[in-house]
Amino acid sequence: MLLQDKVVLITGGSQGIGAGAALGCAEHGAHVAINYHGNSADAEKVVAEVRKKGRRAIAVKGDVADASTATAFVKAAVQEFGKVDVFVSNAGICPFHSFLDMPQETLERTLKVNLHGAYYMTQAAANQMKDQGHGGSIVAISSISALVGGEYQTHYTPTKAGVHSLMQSCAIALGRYGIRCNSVMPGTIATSINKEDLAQPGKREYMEGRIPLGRLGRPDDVAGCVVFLASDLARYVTGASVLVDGGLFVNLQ
Ligand SMILES: NC(=O)C1=CN([C@@H]2O[C@H](COP(=O)(O)OP(=O)(O)OC[C@H]3O[C@@H](n4cnc5c(N)ncnc54)[C@H](OP(=O)(O)O)[C@@H]3O)[C@@H](O)[C@H]2O)C=CC1
Ligand SMILES: C[C@H](O)[C@@H]1OC(=O)[C@H](O)[C@@H]1O
Repeated sequence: MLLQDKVVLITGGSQGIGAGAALGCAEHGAHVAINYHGNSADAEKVVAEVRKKGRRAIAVKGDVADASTATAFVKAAVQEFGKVDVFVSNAGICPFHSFLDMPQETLERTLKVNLHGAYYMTQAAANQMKDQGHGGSIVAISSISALVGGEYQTHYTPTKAGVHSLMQSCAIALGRYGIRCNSVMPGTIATSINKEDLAQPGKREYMEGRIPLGRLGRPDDVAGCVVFLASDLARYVTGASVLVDGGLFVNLQ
């Protein structure tokens, strides 16, 4: 048990990587608060699964693009559990679109959810950890896309580079409080964010062929790394990033 009785907050915890992280943390003994945007049914399923593991859980609805969601989420978690030990900034969107005709509203919404949302949430969680006075761990779900481009992701990849950079700067700003900040960079993980993209003829097979481990990732592949960075095993790790991509990044030819 790497997170026994720790309180873990996760944005975008109703499905995909966030849900995987919630279950992974619960399996290691944590109580979990998840934020989600609109999918109450799936959020409640995650809460039920965590409770089945004998851990406590709550789900709090809110749009991370709105700064007030961050303080409300942290407040709700503290009311329920009394503290925040770990914060996982995960909520994100990737509406695939070509560059030359990118709608302004798609660009702005992606920046607001992925980058502003991560900023507000990290700030709210960090203030709570600082006030508690016993440190903490912040893990942001960045992406392999922080390091490489995507033709239909020109609005998205800068947000993932931004989230990675946010963790590096926060590692410096928060180190004096014993708060560690790291990012996880998943490769292609099969979730609803890329269901349509991977359904294009040949796309899934092409991606699988590029991955040395021979398969797309699953949310629980990412959860293991989140648990490690959240835990005391990573007590001297801050400002770091870990690729969880089956080897995709290093596979040039
Ligand atoms: N899948 C992949 O290949 C990769 C994903 N990532 C990153 O992982 C993160 C999670 O993605 P993934 O699990 O794949 O995506 P999913 O679409 O499966 O899940 C997205 C989650 O984010 C929530 N969410 C979306 N918008 C908001 C918002 N405005 N406010 C609050 N919550 C929101 C959703 O809530 P609801 O269900 O209520 O809509 C859902 O819980 C993202 O940051 C993504 O960039 C990084 C690398 C690879
Ligand atoms: C949504 C994409 O399939 C996924 O998102 C990322 O961040 C990865 O780089 C993949 O492109």
